[in-house]
Amino acid sequence: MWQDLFVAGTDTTSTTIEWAMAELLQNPEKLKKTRNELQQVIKKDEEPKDSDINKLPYLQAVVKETLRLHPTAPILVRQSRSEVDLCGFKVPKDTLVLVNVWSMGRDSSIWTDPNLFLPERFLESGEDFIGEDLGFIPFGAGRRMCSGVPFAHRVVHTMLATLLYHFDWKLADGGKIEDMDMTEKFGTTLHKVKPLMVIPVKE
Ligand code: HEM
Repeated sequence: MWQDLFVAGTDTTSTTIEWAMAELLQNPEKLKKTRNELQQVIKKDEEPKDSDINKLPYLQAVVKETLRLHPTAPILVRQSRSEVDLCGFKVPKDTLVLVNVWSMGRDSSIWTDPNLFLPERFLESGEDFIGEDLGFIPFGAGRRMCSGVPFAHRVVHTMLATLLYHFDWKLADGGKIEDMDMTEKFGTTLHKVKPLMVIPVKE
């Protein structure tokens, strides 16, 4: 069981942090907004703590927007236990059903400007990833939904807050942000084809 938790919890969490950093670097005004919020909420000489997360709505919106565009588990797998009628389609018993969470996140019938990184959309809608808003299920939904959500929530937000509160960031190869390669590699986990290589800049 510990091995299962380790496998399910490490790659997903680190990949989400990597995508969030990549999106913020590509969108400098969103990065600035996230850092400003952190600087207002976190007291000088203190480290971001999980009890601060509730006071950081913009950071929470950044994480949601990252998971919408780059859900680390892009495809969910289910098997029908009986024959069902799904939106007019007959699904026979024992059919393997693949739920494409990635394409749901980019569906223009659900999201305005689906390919843009706009954390603000979540400030307005208040949508959450707890499996109730079925257009946005990066942690799955139903009884097999991710059981690590509370832990993932703490780790992703506090890690990002720590990285962004203390430092500004620049690309390690000195390249231009506009030329950053954001290509996704599909697999059990949705990785960046080119891992993000960045250098912290202390202000
Ligand atoms: C950002 C981080 C994470 C994401 C995006 C994520 C996403 C997911 C998804 C999509 C599923 C499948 C849900 C379904 O089929 O409906 C899942 C399952 C699972 N996750 Fe996570 N996860 C994350 C972090 C974690 C962490 C930190 C842990 C544990 C410490 C964890 C433990 C599990 C376990 C045990 C399952 C299997 C649940 C079951 O089959 O009943 N996950 N996760």
